[in-house]
Amino acid sequence: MNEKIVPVHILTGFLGSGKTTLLNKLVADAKERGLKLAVLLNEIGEVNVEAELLGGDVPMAEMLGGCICCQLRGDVAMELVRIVQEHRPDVVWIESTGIAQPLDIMDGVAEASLYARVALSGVVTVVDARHLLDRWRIGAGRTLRLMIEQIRAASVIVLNKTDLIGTEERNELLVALADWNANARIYSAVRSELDAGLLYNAGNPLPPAAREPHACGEHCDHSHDHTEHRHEHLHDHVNALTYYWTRSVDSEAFEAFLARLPEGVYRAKGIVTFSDTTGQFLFQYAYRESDFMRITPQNTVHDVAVFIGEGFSEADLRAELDKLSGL
Ligand SMILES: Nc1nc2c(ncn2[C@@H]2O[C@H](COP(=O)(O)OP(=O)(O)OP(=O)(O)O)[C@@H](O)[C@H]2O)c(=O)[nH]1
Repeated sequence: MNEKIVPVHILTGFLGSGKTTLLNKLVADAKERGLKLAVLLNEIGEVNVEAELLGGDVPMAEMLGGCICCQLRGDVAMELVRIVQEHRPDVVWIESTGIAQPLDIMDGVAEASLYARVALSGVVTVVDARHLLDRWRIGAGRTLRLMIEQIRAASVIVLNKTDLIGTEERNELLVALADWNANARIYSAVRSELDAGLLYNAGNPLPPAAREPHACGEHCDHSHDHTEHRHEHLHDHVNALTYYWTRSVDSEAFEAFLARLPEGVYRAKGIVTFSDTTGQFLFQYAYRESDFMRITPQNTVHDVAVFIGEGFSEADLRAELDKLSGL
C-alpha cells in the first residue's frame, strides 16, 4: 500500500510572540476543512498551561520540561513517528518553545522521515513586532540573535502584534525582515489573525546556510558562520520556574506583582484563583503586557504558574509568590 506523505509544519518564534494564538486558529481552520490536524507541543516549563484547557479532540503529544532543539531533540523524531502512526493525521504542526533553534527541529523532522512517511512542508515564524523592534534598536544580544535565526529559517513570517507599533515602524520592520530572509513570505497580523491557507504550500524552507548571506545593518551583531550559530543556545542561559499555588491570591496584588517582574523574566503564564472574585483565570505575561481570561474548565485544573527568562533569581521570585499567597 502506498501511504500518503504527511506534511509537517514547524511553528516557531520567540517566547510570547503569538504561536499558540495562531495554532488555535489553525486547529479551527482544519476542523472547518475536515482535516485531521495533530500537534506536537514543546514547552520549557514542566506544565503546558494551555493544553490543560484545550479540548481533547486534537491529537497532541507534549514534550515538556526542556527545549525541543536540545535536551529533547532525540524525542522529536520519536514523538512525530508515534503520533503519525497512532492517529494518521492529514497534517502535523510542531509548536516549539520560544527559545528553540528551528534548524535543530528541522533535523528532527528529517530524522523522522527515515521511519515514517512524513515530510517537512514549512516553517512559520511568528514575530512580536514590538519586542523585535526594541531588541533591534538596542542592537545586540543573544535574544536578538535567536530572533533573527528563527526569522532566517522561515518559509512564512507572521509579523504579529502590529497593534503595538506604528505604521512607520511596521514598514521599517518589513524591510528588515525581507533583508534577513528574502525567501519567506511575510504577513502582518494582529492576534495572529490571517487566512490559514496562506501558511500552507509556502514552499520548502531552505536551510539558512544555503541562502544568500544578508547584508547586516549597523545594529546586527550576529555571526555569519552558521555552524557556530548552531552551538550557541539561548536556553543554555534560560531559567524556568514552575510554581504550584496552594492558595488563592488577591487580584490587585497579583497584577502589581506582574507589573514589577524583573526584566529577566520574558514570559509567564498560568492559572490562578483570586481571593476577591470567583472562578479561575488564565493569565499571560509576555514582554511587559499581561492578559487575564476567566476560564470554566470541564475537568479539574490546578493552579500553577510558569516563569521563563534569563538570569532572574528563582528563589526571590518564589519568595514573592509565597508572600502573595500569604505563606
Ligand atoms: N497586543 C497583542 N497581544 C497579542 C497579540 N497576539 C497575541 N497576543 C497576546 O500575547 C500573549 C502571548 O501569546 P501566545 O499566543 O500565548 O504566545 P506564544 O508564542 O505561544 O507563547 P510561548 O509559547 O509561551 O512562547 C497572550 O497574552 C496573547 O493574548 C497581538 O497581536 N497583539
